[in-house]
Amino acid sequence: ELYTAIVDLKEVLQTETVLLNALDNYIQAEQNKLDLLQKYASIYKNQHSEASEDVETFIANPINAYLLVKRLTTDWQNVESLMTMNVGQDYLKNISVYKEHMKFPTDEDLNGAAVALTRLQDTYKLDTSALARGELNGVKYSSELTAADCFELGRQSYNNGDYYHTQLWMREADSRLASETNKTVEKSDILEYLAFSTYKQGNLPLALDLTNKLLDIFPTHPRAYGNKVYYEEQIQKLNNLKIKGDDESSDIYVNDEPAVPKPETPERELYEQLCRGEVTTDIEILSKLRCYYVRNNNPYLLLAPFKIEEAYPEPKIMIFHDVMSDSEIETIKKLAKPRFKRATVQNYKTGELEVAQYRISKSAWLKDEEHKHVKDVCRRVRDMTGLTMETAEELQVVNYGIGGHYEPHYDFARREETHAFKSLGTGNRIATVLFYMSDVPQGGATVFPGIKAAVWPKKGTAAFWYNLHPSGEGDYNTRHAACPVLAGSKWVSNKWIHEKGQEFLRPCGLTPAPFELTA
Ligand SMILES: O=C(O)CCC(=O)C(=O)O
Ligand SMILES: [Fe+2]
Repeated sequence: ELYTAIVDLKEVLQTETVLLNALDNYIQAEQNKLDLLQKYASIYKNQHSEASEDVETFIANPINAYLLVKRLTTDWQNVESLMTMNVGQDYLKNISVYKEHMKFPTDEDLNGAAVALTRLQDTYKLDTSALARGELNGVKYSSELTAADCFELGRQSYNNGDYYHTQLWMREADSRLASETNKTVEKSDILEYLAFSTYKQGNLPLALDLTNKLLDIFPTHPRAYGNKVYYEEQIQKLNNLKIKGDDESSDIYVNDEPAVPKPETPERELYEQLCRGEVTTDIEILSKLRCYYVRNNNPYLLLAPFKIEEAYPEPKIMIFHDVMSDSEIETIKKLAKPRFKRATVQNYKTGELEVAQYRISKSAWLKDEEHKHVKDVCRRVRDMTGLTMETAEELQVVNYGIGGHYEPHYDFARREETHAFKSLGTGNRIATVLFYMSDVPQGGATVFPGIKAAVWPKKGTAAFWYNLHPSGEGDYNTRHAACPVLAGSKWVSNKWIHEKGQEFLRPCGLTPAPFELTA
């Protein structure tokens, strides 16, 4: 699962460096072999043409006769053994050793990376052609995709039963193919996938049309004719559908757009709009928010008070600026990297931890004792919140990979989730402190669909909110999500603060929390 974190992908790049080196060495060895053969060939040719000039005289000479026989016996054996020498074998052996010891992506990674791309495409409404040109929201980041690259994305979507994206990418593959001088994929392959996914999307006439086009360019195609007959029968059955006109000029884009996938829930819609920055907090609410300094009667904060920005009033979401230094961030990343595991979620019913498509990232947990910096961060959270850290969870460090995200969720356990945090014996997650340890060039916001709030990552800042009402009830407006990362690598770490021990620190009822008293 290398695609789930950017740090792992860095290692994959190193793997590639090694492989490319091995490939270079192999090519060199193969080249040397061919050079040697070339040399033999030219020597033999010289001798041969000399002989051919005057065959009689040449053969009559016993030395020449001997040399001729020698050329075709021992010399030729050398040539043959050189020809049969498998130069690649040793290199292949080396490569398989590298594969064992180095990070090497699997087919699952390829699929995960492809799914991530289609997720980005949907969430950020990215244009397929722009994406194929290597552009993300108008910014060109990478090289262009070939027709074969697009085809592969379509094929991955197809294997996942995602016929909507199959269509989008196969169409893109086809349009790219048209302008390629060195064709990277067969048009018939594109047409076959396109036709079948179109059929799966419920557009029989277009599926038939595409299959006919396929038969035009490949009349003996092993499956096309059978499919054609099948589509025709189905159309006959539906009876009321008519085969689309034979618009020759339109190539395979016969007017119809791919049927858009299932309707989104209102929350999903709002979540994506917030991620895209299309929706922001209501202006009346925004106008009441403040920025201020907090010293909290804490002598340490006299010199460097907390710089606080309110992001939402109720539930109060606060942003603390400059609360994690670059060197703390470096330490935390370094400690976490070797321990990264695919982030898990708690199964609603069983309480078991498991991986899920809706949470894609890698994470690790750090204990205070491991490094002064971890402890310092924990103390700072105490100073920021006025809450005790005695019952807080360890520091969780997270890195999001390509399209990495965490769909809308609560950090607290709902009443029915009886398993959650039971073993900890510290009560529910009363509050969350989320540190942003990197800037994110595009995407990656933390959004709260219920209240239309968004916090954009900024290195060194932290977001804070209470997950529970003072009564201990969960605050359902704290439902939040990590938007997919569109460009860059997103690092966060968070401290989940628990209920136990906070009884006198966060007074119940309407009394404000300690940091607000001294604001
Ligand atoms: O990464 C983010 O922006 C939010 C992460 C989050 O909500 C979580 O880990 O519970
Ligand atoms: Fe969360």
